[in-house]
Amino acid sequence: QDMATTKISYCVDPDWAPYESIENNQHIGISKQYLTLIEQRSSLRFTFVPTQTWAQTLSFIRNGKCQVIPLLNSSIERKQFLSFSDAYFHAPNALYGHYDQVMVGNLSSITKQSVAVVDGYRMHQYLTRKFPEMKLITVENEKAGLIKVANQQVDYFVGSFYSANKIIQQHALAQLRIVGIAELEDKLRMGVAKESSELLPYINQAIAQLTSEDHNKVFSYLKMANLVKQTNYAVVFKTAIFFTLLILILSAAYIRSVKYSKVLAAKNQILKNLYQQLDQKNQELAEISIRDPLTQLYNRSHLAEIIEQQIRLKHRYSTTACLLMIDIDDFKQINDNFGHKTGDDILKQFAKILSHCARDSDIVARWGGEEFVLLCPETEPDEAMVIAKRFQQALVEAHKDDFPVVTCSIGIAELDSKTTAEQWFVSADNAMYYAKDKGKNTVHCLER
Ligand SMILES: Nc1nc2c(ncn2[C@@H]2O[C@H](COP(=O)(O)OP(=O)(O)OP(=O)(O)O)[C@@H](O)[C@H]2O)c(=O)[nH]1
Repeated sequence: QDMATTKISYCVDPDWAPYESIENNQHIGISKQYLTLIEQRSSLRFTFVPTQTWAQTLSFIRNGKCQVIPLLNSSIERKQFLSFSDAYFHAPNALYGHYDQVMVGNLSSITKQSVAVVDGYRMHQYLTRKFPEMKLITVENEKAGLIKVANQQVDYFVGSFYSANKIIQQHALAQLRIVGIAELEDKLRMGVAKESSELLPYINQAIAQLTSEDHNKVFSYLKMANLVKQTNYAVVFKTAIFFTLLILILSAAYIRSVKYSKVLAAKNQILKNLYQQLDQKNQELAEISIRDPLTQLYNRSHLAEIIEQQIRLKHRYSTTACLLMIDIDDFKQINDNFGHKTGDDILKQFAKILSHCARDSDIVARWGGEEFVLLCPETEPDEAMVIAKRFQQALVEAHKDDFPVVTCSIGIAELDSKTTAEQWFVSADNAMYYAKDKGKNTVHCLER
């Protein structure tokens, strides 16, 4: 036989972790580690044939669907259809009991108590033979036996140390502990189907090639395998669902809050705009309340306030000021000749010219009807006279087709330290009437 092309098909126990098991259709465990090492050391090449159960594995090897089982105990019964290689992995068997049980040490110490053992395992045959008095309870597999002990349905379970430990770890059977060592040790070997027994020398040769370093590698894998917790898919699934739901709820809340804050921002903007409009309207209102609607000059009430202010200033700083009372001459006639509408336009024009002639610091107001007032702060009567004359001149110059000759009479009163607002106004009004009396289109300054 050409060793370079020796292909060997094999089946394993699908549920015997950590010795061997099948996960996602892949063979894993101690036997997998050894097969890999053997392939490195020899020209044997192993092809895995998956099975569903241990019984199926046994039937496959009997029917020639696979040639080798890589890791199992030899027994008289098995020797009927398998040839066994040299043992290459030794594993102790242990006695497991409930935490409440006393330590028993070894199998011989058990007298009355019940012992669970996996049906058909070599240990079962061994116990039946060696301890015929023992109260044996056969179980389907190691897990079933350990659970029976955990539930205190049997006193002990005896089974393979590594696999039992793995089950205890996987199923968190914290109430169990090792209470003794079973003297029968697992000497695990490869089982070769009788029909392929010609392979046996090559397999033994390959096993002999394994170094102590190789065995150590497998032991370190065993430690790793024990450390790595079996994934509990039910927990993972529940956790995933929980976090997915949590994320969905948080996202929904976030989206809602974003939407809500957008709506809020929009509403705030509307409110801000309304406030701005309101503020503007209030300003307009405030402006309207102090303005004459026709000429847009200050109205009578605002002028009264300013006159009061001017008097307070006079009392405090002894400032000078002049009040000019201006009355359009014969305005009735203008109204009669050109109509009330034109009369209004002339009043507007008149106000414009007066504002033009006034200085920035002067206050121009419409007293009512065709009467206007010019308040000139920091102004001596002779300066006020110049302003009045300049205005009369401007009126003449403003004469055009749409603006008839308009004249006015102006009375000037200087602010006296003792005068009240009313007296000051009356003085200016008197001066204006004096100017009218003098024949209109004149200026009269009241002598103090
Ligand atoms: N178009 C217009 N006319 C007004 C307004 N207010 C008052 N008048 C008119 O102005 C005229 C003022 O007439 P009077 O008080 O007799 O005085 P006058 O005709 O100017 O005569 P003198 O004051 O003596 O020069 C009245 O006919 C009022 O109806 C206004 O807002 N618009």
